Amino acid sequence: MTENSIALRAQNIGKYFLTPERFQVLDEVSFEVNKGEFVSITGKSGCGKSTLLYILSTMDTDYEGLLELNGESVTGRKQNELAAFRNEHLGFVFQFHYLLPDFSCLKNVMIPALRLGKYSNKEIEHHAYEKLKILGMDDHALKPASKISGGQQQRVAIARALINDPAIIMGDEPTGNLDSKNTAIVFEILRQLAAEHNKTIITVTHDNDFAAKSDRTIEMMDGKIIHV
Ligand SMILES: Nc1ncnc2c1ncn2[C@@H]1O[C@H](COP(=O)(O)OP(=O)(O)OP(=O)(O)O)[C@@H](O)[C@H]1O
Repeated sequence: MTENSIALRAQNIGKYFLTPERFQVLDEVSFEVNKGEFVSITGKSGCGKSTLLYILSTMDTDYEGLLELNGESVTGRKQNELAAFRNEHLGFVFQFHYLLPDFSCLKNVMIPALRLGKYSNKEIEHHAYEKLKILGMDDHALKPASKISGGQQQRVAIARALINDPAIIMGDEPTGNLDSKNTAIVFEILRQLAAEHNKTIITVTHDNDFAAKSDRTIEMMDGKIIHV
């Protein structure tokens, strides 16, 4: 593995809560993810998956160890730097889509780019259409997000995650709220983003079939990695 083929490197990540006694949630978690790889993080409820994803996504900065994303160390950076880093390098897909229901699908996809302020509105609109096209949702671009199905809403949420062209997409139970048909559709979209667009996909999932079909499963137990 060459240095510049690595999308994520976690080194001895540790996290504890004081409840009030010290409760170690993550213990010496180390692993790497290659660029263009589609990885699922699995493990029983309470093993620390969400806590880990929160750290990997740079939202939680209170941890031990070192984290590199896209070849850059992000550990110890200031909140405003991390917010800029996330906007540029990371996309997020959650179990619940968090689309603004009264806004059109197109507008929902545009919002993270409008916040970034790098391109004109016209350019952003064009990019947003392109992303909706990748997700097969361009025909629904002008509909309010509340007027499409749950599976379609999740596809729009993925388009939104793609708008700033992030290298890494992180998903917290991205199919957790979907039926099996839509789960298969969303899985295939994520697989294609990795295989054909060289995006790195890192998802937390309870769905063993979903995990088994991804490129690699990272299995956790009691805050430790037991299989990479
Ligand atoms: N803010 C907190 N304070 C104290 N304990 C916490 C806090 N957040 C999480 N925990 C504990 O840390 C452990 C890991 O939680 P986490 O949510 O990461 O697990 P998980 O594997 O994602 O679970 P699930 O699959 O149910 O979402 C659990 O025992 C949880 O109760």
